[in-house]
Amino acid sequence: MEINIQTVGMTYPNGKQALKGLSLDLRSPSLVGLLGPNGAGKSTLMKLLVAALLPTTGSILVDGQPLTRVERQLKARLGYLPQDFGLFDELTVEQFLDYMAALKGLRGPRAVIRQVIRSVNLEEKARAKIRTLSGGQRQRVGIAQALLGDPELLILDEPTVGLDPEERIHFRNLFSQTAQDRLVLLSTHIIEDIQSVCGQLVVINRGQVLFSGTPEALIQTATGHVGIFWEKDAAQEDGLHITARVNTGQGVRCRAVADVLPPFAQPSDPTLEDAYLYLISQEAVQ
Ligand SMILES: Nc1ncnc2c1ncn2[C@@H]1O[C@H](COP(=O)(O)OP(=O)(O)OP(=O)(O)O)[C@@H](O)[C@H]1O
Repeated sequence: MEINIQTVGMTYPNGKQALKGLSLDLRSPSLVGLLGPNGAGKSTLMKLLVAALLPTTGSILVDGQPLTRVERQLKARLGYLPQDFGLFDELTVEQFLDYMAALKGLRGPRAVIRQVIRSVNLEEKARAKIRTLSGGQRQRVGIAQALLGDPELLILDEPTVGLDPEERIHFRNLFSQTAQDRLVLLSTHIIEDIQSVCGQLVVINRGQVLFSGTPEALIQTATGHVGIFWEKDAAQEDGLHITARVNTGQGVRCRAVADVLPPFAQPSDPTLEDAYLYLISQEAVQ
């Protein structure tokens, strides 16, 4: 599957311009991580991709066809976890998934439902009412419904919200496996969620793509722009974006990104988080 997003703009009825001429190409198989600050336009982009919203300008092509023309066929090939999804509190996990499977028109739903319940580690809660689940368990039900029917395209808006570290690792691996032969796009604020598993990273801010490429390529962009120093050295921190402060026995050790490192900073190899923060900080000064 190939998706071409061509100079897409999205302005909400209240006049808010959430996306501004955004272009991006996505191709399976791939696990694509979508990063960006709050309000960058990530959820809006995902809603456009699942045709829950129509762009105000530009177009989206799926395998060369306009999305508007292939919307119905696409829905059958799609799994979507929105950021806020309503669950039916009085249904059990199985009943809810049964309902979602019917909406998707899936055949042999029993086996399919059992399989997704297993893949999200909810076997023990299969017969529990949704209202009795914890936040993380509810999130897993959301992921389960997105996985129903083995979709070719999976769009997951902050799938790891509310999950504990062990579960986050479980899902990271599950998404990575799923993406071996399909297209998975996931948004997150958690860098570790994408660092080790995403082949492609897309950073958006203020409705535009700031970066698209491999995590390694993003890290490269911050080479020479990351330094560490003692807090007392940084008499004035103008132009420095502090990414960490660590209290040590000898004082406060700071890590920062900057366009031009001050002489008192000792250069350090960038991490993905440094590179992301450097990219966003450059945007902020423009
Ligand atoms: N239904 C709406 N009506 C008006 N403005 C909206 C609507 N939905 C989103 N926005 C605005 O569009 C911009 C982009 O929002 P969006 O939810 O796409 O960002 P996001 O990157 O997903 O943010 P977050 O990381 O906080 O979830 C924000 O300024 C937001 O306030």
